[in-house]
Amino acid sequence: MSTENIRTYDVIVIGAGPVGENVADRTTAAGLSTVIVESELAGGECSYWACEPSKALLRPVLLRADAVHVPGIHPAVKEPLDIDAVLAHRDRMSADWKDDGQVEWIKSVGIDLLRGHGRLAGKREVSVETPDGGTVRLRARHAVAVCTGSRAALPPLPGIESLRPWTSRDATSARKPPERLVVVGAGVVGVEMATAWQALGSRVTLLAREEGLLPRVEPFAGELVTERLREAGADVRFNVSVAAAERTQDGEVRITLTDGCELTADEILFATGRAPRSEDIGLDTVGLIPGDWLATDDSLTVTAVPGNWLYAVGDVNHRALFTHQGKYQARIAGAVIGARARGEQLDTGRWAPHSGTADTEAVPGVVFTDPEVASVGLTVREAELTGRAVEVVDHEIGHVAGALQYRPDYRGRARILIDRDRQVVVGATFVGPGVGELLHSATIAISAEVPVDRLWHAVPAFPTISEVWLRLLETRRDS
Ligand SMILES: Cc1cc2nc3c(=O)[nH]c(=O)nc-3n(C[C@H](O)[C@H](O)[C@H](O)COP(=O)(O)OP(=O)(O)OC[C@H]3O[C@@H](n4cnc5c(N)ncnc54)[C@H](O)[C@@H]3O)c2cc1C
Ligand SMILES: NC(=O)c1ccc[n+]([C@@H]2O[C@H](COP(=O)([O-])OP(=O)(O)OC[C@H]3O[C@@H](n4cnc5c(N)ncnc54)[C@H](O)[C@@H]3O)[C@@H](O)[C@H]2O)c1
Repeated sequence: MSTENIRTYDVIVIGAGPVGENVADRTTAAGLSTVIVESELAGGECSYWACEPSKALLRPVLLRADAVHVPGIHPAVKEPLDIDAVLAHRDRMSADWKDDGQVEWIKSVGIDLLRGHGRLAGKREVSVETPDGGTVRLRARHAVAVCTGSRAALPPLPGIESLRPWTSRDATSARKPPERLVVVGAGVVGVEMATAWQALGSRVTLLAREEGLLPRVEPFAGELVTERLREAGADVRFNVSVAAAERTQDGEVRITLTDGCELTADEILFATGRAPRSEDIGLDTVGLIPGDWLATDDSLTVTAVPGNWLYAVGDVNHRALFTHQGKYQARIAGAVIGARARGEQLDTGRWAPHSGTADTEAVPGVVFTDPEVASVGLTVREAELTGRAVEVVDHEIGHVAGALQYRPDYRGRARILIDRDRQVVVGATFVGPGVGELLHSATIAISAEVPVDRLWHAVPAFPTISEVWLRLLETRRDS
């Protein structure tokens, strides 16, 4: 690389999703000049094709599901959803797919934004292909952070491109509900989008290749979500996938399932997981394999590349594919880059400022379905797989006074896992209406390693759903 036309910064961030923006914010706050490179919209997947639009579609659906069961409100909400109004709300929550607000914020905190496709070009160097066809060369004094996120992964089905399938981008940005929608994959994307579009008027068939929905959480959660999806009219099928599919000349999708059944649909959504956006970012120039997830240590440093200058933060490192967890990593990576630039020793102990301990111990997640599923830390299956000795305590949330106030027909369940040796909570799962807002109590209990006996002094207000914490302690005491 020639030394001409090279712009030098302390830090280069590739990808202005929620994670890249937060890395850049923290390095700028640490006094390091920072440039962020973005090839599409500043704000990333989360703002335009993931969290924001999906939650905007789901909020009216979940509110209505509760409201129809609260006496006195039913007559006001018994009409179907106003689909145009829901979609207009979704559009506003996605900033109409314009990133002016994000760009304004980036500038306001002193970060330089460079539009274009970034590629590593050897040690601490990045080459950016700009929209006008030019090339800008960047050099970093201290660090390059790869924050390029992930994209939908499609299964290796012959002819899948000619199907013109929906991915999560189409499912979150569609202009109208398809009459018949087949959803393949029963992870969070599949189940949330099946919930949204079924409520918005589509006839949804949801195909799970596992024996239940949401295979990463406790099975009882997926069972309740299945029940509600079926009550809402969705056709939920287990142990099945797509064997073959084609889009006919009249635009329909004809699908043959692995169990031999045939389906016809207007659209087919593949919600079959994520792949890293790393195939064309110059990984080969630093000795890495294009298309791989970028493994890091707990300081978010890519250890396979010597010199402690390359970081991978957010979805692209595959540690925990959530916006909040990527932003947590971003705060840590920013602190690590700042400390190294100042020549300071890192503090990488468990739960220390330069260690993403929560990525392995306490990743919270809320699935915004009817009912919601909220979980953090271990499930029973994960405890078994990792050989952790745990005590499992369950309680029906519907027996709690606050839940009945919330909704008289409340059904839900809570489970906590207590580490037998350390006597601290190491996992919690709640399923039921409104449990998303309950989750942070569990996240604090796990990350602060609160001794379980101390939880008796954390008194939940009456009558709130949080009283389930007290019921869990009583169940444990009396069993
Ligand atoms: C349908 C759906 C719903 C979701 N809902 C939630 C939710 O409710 N809550 C939650 O916590 N998580 C949710 N997620 C996950 C969440 O979207 C991701 O974890 C999050 O977006 C990851 O942020 P990121 O910054 O790492 O990557 P991204 O958001 O993917 O951003 C990466 C950015 O990098 C840019 N980029 C990529 N390559 C280059 C390059 N070579 N040069 C320049 N720029 C580049 C991209 O254009 C993009 O702007 C959802 C995901 C999906 C698919
Ligand atoms: N509310 C939230 O926080 C939220 C919402 C959506 C997504 N996310 C994040 O996005 C990530 C990606 O979600 P996702 O649902 O796309 O992926 P996932 O990995 O969670 O689930 C993918 C599902 O597709 C199935 N699958 C894969 N290939 C298949 C095939 N050929 N046929 C049938 N089924 C197949 C898998 O068995 C799995 O059940 C999640 O890890 C989650 O962290 C979070």
